[in-house]
Amino acid sequence: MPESGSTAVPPPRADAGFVMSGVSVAFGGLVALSEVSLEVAPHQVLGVIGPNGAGKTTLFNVACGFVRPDTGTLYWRGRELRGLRPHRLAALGISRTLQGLGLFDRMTVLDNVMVGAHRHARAGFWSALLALPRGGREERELRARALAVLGELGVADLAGRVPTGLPYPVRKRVALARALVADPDLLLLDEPASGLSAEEITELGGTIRRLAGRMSVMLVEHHMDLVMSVCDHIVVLDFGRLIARGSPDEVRDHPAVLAAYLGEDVPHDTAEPTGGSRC
Ligand SMILES: Nc1ncnc2c1ncn2[C@@H]1O[C@H](COP(=O)(O)OP(=O)(O)OP(=O)(O)O)[C@@H](O)[C@H]1O
Repeated sequence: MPESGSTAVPPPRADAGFVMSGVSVAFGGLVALSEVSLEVAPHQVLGVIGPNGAGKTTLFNVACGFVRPDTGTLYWRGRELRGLRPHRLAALGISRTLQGLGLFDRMTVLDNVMVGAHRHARAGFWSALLALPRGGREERELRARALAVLGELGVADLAGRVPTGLPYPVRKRVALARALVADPDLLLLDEPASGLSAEEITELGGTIRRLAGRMSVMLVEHHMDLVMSVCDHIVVLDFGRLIARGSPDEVRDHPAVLAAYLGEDVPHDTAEPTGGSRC
């Protein structure tokens, strides 16, 4: 059911997914997040939406360990995540994609993806990163897995190319492949639809739903049609507060959500061939 307000939740069960409880962040005097609590349940796609400046990116950065909350607790599978740092995510079975894709321009697409696999193969990570001589079964398995993920996303034929010069939507797929090759249990996606055409967004929606069969997904996204079509559950932020949560249908018609969005212009991005509504 939709509900307003946000209160800390008790420590979750061991079979829970990713939980943020009572998270607050202030930048100087500006409160970016205020007592926000949410859960990404196993195999659930959780959408995080809200008008510009609502706190979505800050929330994402807390989940990734880029921003340390002033108050609040993160849990993963019932265990508290203390002092989460981005480099610890992979070992925890958590992967993320960022708006700035962070691909290495001088490495091939395949090597970029292999770098993401260090949860499984630390040696592979370093050899890929440092371009050291390769060999061995582990390296071959890693390469095969990277190619398989690239294939799943329809870009295996570009494995030998470098990202520079590839179209942005293709580079986004490579960045997603890099997040997936570690076989995460939780995938954090920051605006995956930005810069994609309507057709590509539809395809992305299918990919996200397919991924939910084997992992949980937290989707921070502006693109309303995508959020409404792929999310099992949605939380809505406004001025750093969680103002509503529920199914897509519940959230769509929630008065507080309507008020939050009607309070600002809805930008229609004419520079990009995006389909549907943005917010
Ligand atoms: N590093 C920072 N220093 C100071 N203020 C910040 C910082 N990061 C975010 N803010 C402020 O915190 C608030 C929340 O910002 P945030 O980027 O999390 O919102 P958002 O929902 O992602 O917005 P948008 O949809 O426009 O990207 C905003 O008022 C923003 O200006």
